[in-house]
Amino acid sequence: MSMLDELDGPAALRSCTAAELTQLAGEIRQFLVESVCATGGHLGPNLGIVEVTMALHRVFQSPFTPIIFDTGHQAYVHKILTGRRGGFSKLRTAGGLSGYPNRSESKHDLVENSHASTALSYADGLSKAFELTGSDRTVVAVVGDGALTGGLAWEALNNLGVSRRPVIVVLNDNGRSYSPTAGGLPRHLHRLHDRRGYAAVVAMLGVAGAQGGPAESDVTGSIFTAMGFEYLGPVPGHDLAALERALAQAAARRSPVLVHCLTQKGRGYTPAENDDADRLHSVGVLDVATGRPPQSSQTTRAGAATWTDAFAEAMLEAGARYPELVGISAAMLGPTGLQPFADRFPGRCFDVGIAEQHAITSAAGLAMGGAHPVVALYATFAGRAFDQLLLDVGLHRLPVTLSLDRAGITGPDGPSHHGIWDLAMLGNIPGMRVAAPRDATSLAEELREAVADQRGPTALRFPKSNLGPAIPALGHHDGVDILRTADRASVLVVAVGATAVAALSAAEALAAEGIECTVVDPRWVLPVAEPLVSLAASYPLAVTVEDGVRTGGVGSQIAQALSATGADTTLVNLGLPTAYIPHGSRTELLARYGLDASGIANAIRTLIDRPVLARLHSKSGQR
Ligand SMILES: Cc1ncc(C[n+]2csc(CCOP(=O)(O)OP(=O)(O)O)c2C)c(N)n1
Ligand SMILES: CC(=O)[C@@H](O)[C@H](O)COP(=O)(O)O
Ligand SMILES: [Mg+2]
Repeated sequence: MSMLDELDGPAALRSCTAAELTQLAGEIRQFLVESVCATGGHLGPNLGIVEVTMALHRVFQSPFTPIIFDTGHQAYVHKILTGRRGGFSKLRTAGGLSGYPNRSESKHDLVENSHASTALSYADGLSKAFELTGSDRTVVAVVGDGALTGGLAWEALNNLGVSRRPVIVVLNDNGRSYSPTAGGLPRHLHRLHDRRGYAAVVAMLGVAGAQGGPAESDVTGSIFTAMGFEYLGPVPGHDLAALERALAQAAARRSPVLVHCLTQKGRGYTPAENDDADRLHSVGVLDVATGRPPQSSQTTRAGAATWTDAFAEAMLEAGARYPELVGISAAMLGPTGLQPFADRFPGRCFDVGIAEQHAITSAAGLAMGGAHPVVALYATFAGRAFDQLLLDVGLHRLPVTLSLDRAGITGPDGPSHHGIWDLAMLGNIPGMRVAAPRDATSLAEELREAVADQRGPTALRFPKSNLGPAIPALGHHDGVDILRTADRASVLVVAVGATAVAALSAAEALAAEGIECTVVDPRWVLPVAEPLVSLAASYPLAVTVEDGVRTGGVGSQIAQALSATGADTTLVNLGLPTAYIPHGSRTELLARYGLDASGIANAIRTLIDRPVLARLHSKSGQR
């Protein structure tokens, strides 16, 4: 009989026998492998936290005792145990189960933000609220060793350590973010479980645990102890009984406790355990037998390079050309495409941990010392370092280049992963210049131009997708690339970056209906250049297309500049609303917000039919 089928919620866990729990853990792992290989998602992290999550739900009664997952990518087991197994067939699809905790899905879920290093701050605040309202509820926060390299986590530890509040920090230490966790923290953590030999600790825990004795408490002064926590561990993170003993011991303390669990990322699935890159951290559809993309997709994907591949290639070229160029990553050398640069130019690439703020200000220091740093982030994570970009880099006009991958709608990771605020954010940093490449060639060109620019900060932004076709320019207009034009064009379409593909396709469709458009790529999209504004002023209708929020984006900056010219151009900005956009596929979300070819064509068709524009349109026909 399947334990999973019998499980109707976390309470049922508490009446399982040890043998049933072992069977359940195995069934959960099998379900995770089969389901996540079918849909894509975070496989390695969840395979590694099966027993920890089971122990948490056996020892604590969620949601009375809230369990907060840092980053939330490792909450699939939590979702399975809280009645959502049935939703996994639609994991991360529009209207389907979120890949992160989601308050509308379950009373057991609290934090939906997938940005790392926040859980301990939530726990600090929540435990204060409980104290203020006189309820002595415990708060549990689960944080990974990678997330613990984020500065925000240490701000919370600094506050929690001196509190007497019942907060339990469960450190899920698998030694990795994607790759092995960088910095001094893993060295300290390793020392904690190496101080007497891990086997000896397990033996002692096992013996002590068998008689129900206390788990190993700190005898060597961990940093956590020094900050006011009781340190329990290291606890073998796949030994359910040992975990439950440690958690029960922590619960009894009624004060801040850190339980240090040692786990294996990807545990129980050989392709994950053997994946040197990142233990199958975040995967697409896989063949269960091999742990690799299915043969069919491999052939269709053969040669289907991504924007990340193009950036990786461009970095290698720029690295060879500019010896002062260095790379910086926040624990994502692989996902951001910096790994080949790190391999080719050892000593010129730095993984700073999940620490975007430090990455940017450290880059400022590097630039002050004569280097030209390229900080490669996902666009969504750059928001965490806005102050550092504005006042550590921008204020000093330092030559730091930001490479923002996953800019715009990303898709399955949902609202806290769409990289849609970068243009509005960067557009308000004085001296910051932003390029939005339209294809691999322009990415390489614009990266070279950025690295050669010593006047101040620069940024490139590009989407999470396969590369589109190469789009050669038909001509140039003072730094603006002309991609399409026609004698009687009455509409100017300003395509920001990768939207050029959809904009050109829309223009072709409209031309067949007699509506002629000129399509241009500004290349360096912010600050808005005067030649682009004067070009727009010469058309009755100008339409900007950007995969980012409209407010404060490129289109709104063009509108602002255009209004100052007094031109009677009607400017329409196609972009995204200032909203938290749910998860779904990038293709369907772009279509939903009218940023695909038919959406752009429909918008222009509707505008042209407006009486005032129809008059202008016919007038410009005589242009
Ligand atoms: C601020 C921020 N930067 C980067 C990421 C991307 N990211 C997601 S999970 C992850 C690694 C997390 O490592 P860890 O906390 O140890 O959890 P594990 O996957 O090992 O369970 C990273 C870097 C993020 N979610 N948030
Ligand atoms: C949880 C997290 O932030 C990353 O694992 C992210 O989900 C990866 O995104 P990509 O799959 O786009 O690389
Ligand atoms: Mg980890």
